[in-house]
Amino acid sequence: MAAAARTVGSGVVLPRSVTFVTGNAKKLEEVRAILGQSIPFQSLKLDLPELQGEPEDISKEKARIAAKEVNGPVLVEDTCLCFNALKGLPGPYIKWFLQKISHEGLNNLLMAYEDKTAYAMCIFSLALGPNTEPMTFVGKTLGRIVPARGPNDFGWDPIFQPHGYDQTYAEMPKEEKNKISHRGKALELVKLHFAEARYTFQTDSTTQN
Ligand SMILES: O=c1[nH]c(=O)c2ncn([C@@H]3O[C@H](COP(=O)(O)OP(=O)(O)OP(=O)(O)O)[C@@H](O)[C@H]3O)c2[nH]1
Ligand SMILES: [Mg+2]
Repeated sequence: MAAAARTVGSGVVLPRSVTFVTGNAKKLEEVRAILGQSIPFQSLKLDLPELQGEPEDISKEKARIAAKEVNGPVLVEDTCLCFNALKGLPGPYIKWFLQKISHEGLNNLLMAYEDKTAYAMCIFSLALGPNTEPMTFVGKTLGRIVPARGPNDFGWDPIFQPHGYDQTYAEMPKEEKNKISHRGKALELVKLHFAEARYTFQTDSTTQN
């Protein structure tokens, strides 16, 4: 079945609601909490292949692949943790650094530098269909890298302390993190876009979010 976005009058009609594609259950949990009922979406658990390169290109390419898989409108995101002393690395490769050297190793990477500042960045990409160029929405939160504190249930949350806070992301109540997080900020822009674009959906499929 064709899955192209089309324009009717002044609005864009999408063949169905947007599918948020991720292999990461914790991301999905936060996206659900932040979006609430503001944007109708369903989710699909898929570990998409990822390019090497600049964060925005990685995120956009994930969206292109996801839109082909789903054959419809998709939302994906790619998350980076960037150390200023390392000129933005590990950046999009944080997943592999975390898996291999964990929290202590990430702290040790900065041992030779006085500058422990870092930023968390989320780039959402929205592709309206398999043949549409993705749009991107970027959220950044500044902070610094500290020895791990707090529950260890999501990635590098225990070693990231946002500027202006005494707590790491992991120590904060979830709602507090979502209010100031890289993901929360990027999703505010996604929400704004949906509010302005006023998409309508051809089939009002039941949302699974
Ligand atoms: O402490 C954290 N707080 C966060 O807010 C957060 N967001 C993402 N991550 C982790 O950073 C890497 C990103 O890689 P990533 O964007 O490729 O994600 P992923 O491969 O897990 O999922 P996806 O690509 O299927 O969506 C992965 O290790 C994620 O677990 C976070 N860790
Ligand atoms: Mg990934």
